[in-house]
Amino acid sequence: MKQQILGFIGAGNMAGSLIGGLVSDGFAPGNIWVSDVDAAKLKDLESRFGVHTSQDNQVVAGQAQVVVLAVKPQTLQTVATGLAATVQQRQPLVVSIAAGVSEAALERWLGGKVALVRCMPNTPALVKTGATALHGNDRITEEQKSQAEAIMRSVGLAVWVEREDLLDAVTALSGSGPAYFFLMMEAMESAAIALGLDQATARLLTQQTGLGAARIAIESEEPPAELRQRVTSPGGTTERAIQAFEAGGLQGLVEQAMRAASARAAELSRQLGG
Ligand SMILES: NC(=O)C1=CN([C@@H]2O[C@H](COP(=O)(O)OP(=O)(O)OC[C@H]3O[C@@H](n4cnc5c(N)ncnc54)[C@H](O)[C@@H]3O)[C@@H](O)[C@H]2O)C=CC1
Ligand SMILES: O=C(O)[C@@H]1CCC=N1
Repeated sequence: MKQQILGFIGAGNMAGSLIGGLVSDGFAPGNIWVSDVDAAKLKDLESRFGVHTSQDNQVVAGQAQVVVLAVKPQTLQTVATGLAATVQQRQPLVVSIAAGVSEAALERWLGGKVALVRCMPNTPALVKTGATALHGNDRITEEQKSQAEAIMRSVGLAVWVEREDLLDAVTALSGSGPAYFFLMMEAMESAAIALGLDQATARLLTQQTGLGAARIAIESEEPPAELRQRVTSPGGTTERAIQAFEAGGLQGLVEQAMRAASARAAELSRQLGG
């Protein structure tokens, strides 16, 4: 993998995070090529990581063994159809990180048979704590599977799902999930201010509590329900708060929200080419 040429089409936030992760994992920047229509984005990645750049997508796709499609979903059809001839001729592994664009649409746009991995990453990839789910079509080899996984693992956790449609559930969970935690943090911070704390203190304590809870959950063998019980002294303060959450139907509300997100992911896939 480390000897191969890796090409990124699109030099935005996610591409920058993935390249940063790969370079800090020891992937040679000289083996990374990036294209974008925006020269400033390319200059930035060139100066931060020492990668090669071009404003021509063909230059990148024309030499990479692995091509990562990192443009916005709405731009992907134009970009992919523009690369079809090169991809059909060279048959690289194509990795798409675009939300809501199906493997069928990608294959169609790329002119037919292609080894393809579709991923759903999330924004914590920016700080190397991303969570990505991957799904590959039946044309990928074991080596290509490892290559795609290594790219996504360079910025966090990477797991495979067995069916492509499960990426809609993943989108509702880890793709959109950071926003749910931020919403909870917003609500906790506001409530703390209402209880008399100043904003800076409320924010700091909220942030550290989120970090601490996430670390315990990751490092412990116990399920979240058990960890919650440990905070909840009988007849104490947490119990009262949990009773209020339950009375407000928090669990049902979370399920409703995630079903809505998953349905929207499926709808977007249909709108973006089926
Ligand atoms: N940001 C997020 O939370 C997540 C993003 N993704 C996916 O990652 C992909 C990239 O997202 P971001 O990096 O956030 O977007 P971004 O907007 O930062 O980057 C996209 C880049 O594509 C470039 N571009 C536009 N047209 C182009 C063309 N014809 N040829 C080459 N480059 C072109 C733009 O100049 C821009 O630099 C999207 O498909 C998105 O669905 C997936 C999960 C989470
Ligand atoms: O909100 C969205 O549609 C995208 C997909 C997952 C995170 N952001």
